[in-house]
Amino acid sequence: MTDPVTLDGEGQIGEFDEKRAENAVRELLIAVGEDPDREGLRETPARVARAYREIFAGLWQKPEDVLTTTFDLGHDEMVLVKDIEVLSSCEHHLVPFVGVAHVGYIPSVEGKITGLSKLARLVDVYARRPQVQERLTTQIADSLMEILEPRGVIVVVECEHMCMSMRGVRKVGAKTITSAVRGQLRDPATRNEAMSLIMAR
Ligand SMILES: Nc1nc2c(ncn2[C@@H]2O[C@H](COP(=O)(O)OP(=O)(O)OP(=O)(O)O)[C@@H](O)[C@H]2O)c(=O)[nH]1
Ligand SMILES: [Zn+2]
Repeated sequence: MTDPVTLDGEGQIGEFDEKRAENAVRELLIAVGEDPDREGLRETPARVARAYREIFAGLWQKPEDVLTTTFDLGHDEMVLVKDIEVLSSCEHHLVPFVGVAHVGYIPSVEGKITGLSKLARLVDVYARRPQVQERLTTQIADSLMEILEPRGVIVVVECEHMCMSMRGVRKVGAKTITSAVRGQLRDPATRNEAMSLIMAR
């Protein structure tokens, strides 16, 4: 297990306490009027605890753990990976929000680039935490800027929030789109080029 990650000055995250998570799920089942000792539910608290260890695994990862492979290819044009699956959890309701992320950057003058899969891994580092979509989007952009030192970054995230469909306002299909744009990608022409590539189906 790696060291706990500090999240935006919100403090140290403690070690994942599987027993505590298990007890909490058992309590929740009792609170909703279920019998956690009936046969079908007997293993559920332990299963849910293991599931949350996986769902929130990003709390134990840092972006530099995944943006490991960098090459100096001298490529100084835009690199864009579209439609990266996002499976995250709304920090307000602890239900999923799901969709896609599009991540693009213009490499540094030296042409420092990373492996394409690493961009998808980076999305997972931040998605696998209790999140809001805006923070997910800016964390991906800011960590790329910091580690690859590119000339520009664009991140667009499109998600459906289960807290808006399975409960509450109950609007199935509403999509939230967030973006974070840094450096040269803020220039209107470059930004438009990136956006037209992102929107093209
Ligand atoms: N900005 C933002 N809001 C989010 C995100 N995920 C969930 N929310 C919103 O967080 C808000 C929480 O509002 P509250 O009024 O405290 O909670 P609530 O009573 O459950 O709200 P309703 O969902 O309207 O029933 C809701 O409006 C959610 O839609 C997100 O990623 N970004
Ligand atoms: Zn929510």
